[in-house]
Amino acid sequence: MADRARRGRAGRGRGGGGGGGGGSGGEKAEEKLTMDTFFNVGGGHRGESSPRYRVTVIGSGNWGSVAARVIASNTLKMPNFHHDVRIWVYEEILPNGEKLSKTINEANENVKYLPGIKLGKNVIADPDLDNAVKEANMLVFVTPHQFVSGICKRLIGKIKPDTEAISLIKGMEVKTEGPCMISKLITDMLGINCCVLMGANIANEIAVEKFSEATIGYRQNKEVADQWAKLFCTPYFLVSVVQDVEGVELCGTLKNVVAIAAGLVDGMDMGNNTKAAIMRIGLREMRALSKLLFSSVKDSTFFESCGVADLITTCLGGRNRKVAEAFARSGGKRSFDQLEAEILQGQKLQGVSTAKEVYEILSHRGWQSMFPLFTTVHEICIGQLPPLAIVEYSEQIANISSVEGVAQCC
Ligand SMILES: NC(=O)c1ccc[n+]([C@@H]2O[C@H](COP(=O)([O-])OP(=O)(O)OC[C@H]3O[C@@H](n4cnc5c(N)ncnc54)[C@H](O)[C@@H]3O)[C@@H](O)[C@H]2O)c1
Ligand SMILES: O=P(O)(O)OC[C@H](O)CO
Repeated sequence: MADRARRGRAGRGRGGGGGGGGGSGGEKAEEKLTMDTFFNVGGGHRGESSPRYRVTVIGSGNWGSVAARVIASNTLKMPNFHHDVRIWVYEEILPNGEKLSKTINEANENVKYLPGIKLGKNVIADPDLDNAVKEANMLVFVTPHQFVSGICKRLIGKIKPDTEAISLIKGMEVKTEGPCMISKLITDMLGINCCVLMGANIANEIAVEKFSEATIGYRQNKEVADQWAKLFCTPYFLVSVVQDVEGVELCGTLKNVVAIAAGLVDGMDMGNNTKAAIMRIGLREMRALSKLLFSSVKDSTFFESCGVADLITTCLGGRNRKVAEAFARSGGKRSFDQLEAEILQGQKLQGVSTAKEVYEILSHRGWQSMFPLFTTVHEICIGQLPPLAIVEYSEQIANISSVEGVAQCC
């Protein structure tokens, strides 16, 4: 089961508690943070008086902006952290001719991706990626997944050697050798350890401090994961840690495909029972595929915030659901690209490209018939099947997704 970091209502406390486990003989990159860290009231690391840790958030979309706001509210209270949190901005010119980064710094608000919310005076927008990371030793990656590889290429040789990373990105890449989760891509390209944070986290709700939970997945070093949890935890945002980095990341990634299916059902006014059936079937396929890809994935992870809770919130209120609903209402005549641009105004969908990536994995391994929901979503997205296929195929989908079906594979 997950360990909940000591924070929030139940003892938002000091002391590097938690500890134990992990680490010995683990990956080199995971040895970097020690327990004399975040809540060290006495000051800096090993008796130093100046703060040791400096956080940069890479990505300033909807969730990136909220994540920076949450972190910045905490660095102000942590003596061994630099108060300022830099956020790398993919520069854009706003309709008034101003640069987005300049406006964020002047208004203390991301007027394009998170309008109406003050980020905190200690959030500093920086359009220069090299400059944004050069002093940082804690990097939070939170861009749409399709841009990560390009960003990492630009970061090679630019980051400090003792850097720790965490990815909030829901997505994966598919390489010739198979799927590559984003945290692995970051580790491989930059040689740094990377945890993940996923959960039922619709950014706009966390921005107004409505209660939410999240799950951090780590590979070996629990101390590092606990420290990340403390950096993110607030009374309205509770974070648990689990030793299942792939499980957590696959939950966050695959639920976006199920969200597309849920949106299609909404767009055809199929009702709540159908949507619940799609969510059940989707959860089963998420679990089955995750366990086929990584035998280490734990069943218990699917009961954390990153699992069933994220699936529910995404299928009720997410952007993937919303755009898929519009797609179905258009009878499949308008493309996802068109609808994404029109409805999301610059924000990005992850579900359509993830469905394609999942399809590539399934077709490469001959697994399509074992994952009819994932397969059907992709075929609808590319116009090969009509939106109605999501329910026309439901009998087949439900049968194969029963206990006797797909679950047999794991
Ligand atoms: N928004 C949410 O509620 C939410 C919640 C949890 C997780 N996530 C995940 O967080 C990740 C980031 O999503 P988001 O909501 O912060 O972003 P977003 O969809 O709101 O915004 C898109 C971002 O991409 C940037 N961008 C556009 N073109 C780019 C390019 N060529 N190179 C680099 N950046 C470019 C834009 O400037 C903008 O910052 C995604 O993986 C998403 O699934 C989002
Ligand atoms: O709006 P979506 O569909 O990208 O989902 C947002 C988050 O992932 C929900 O946790």
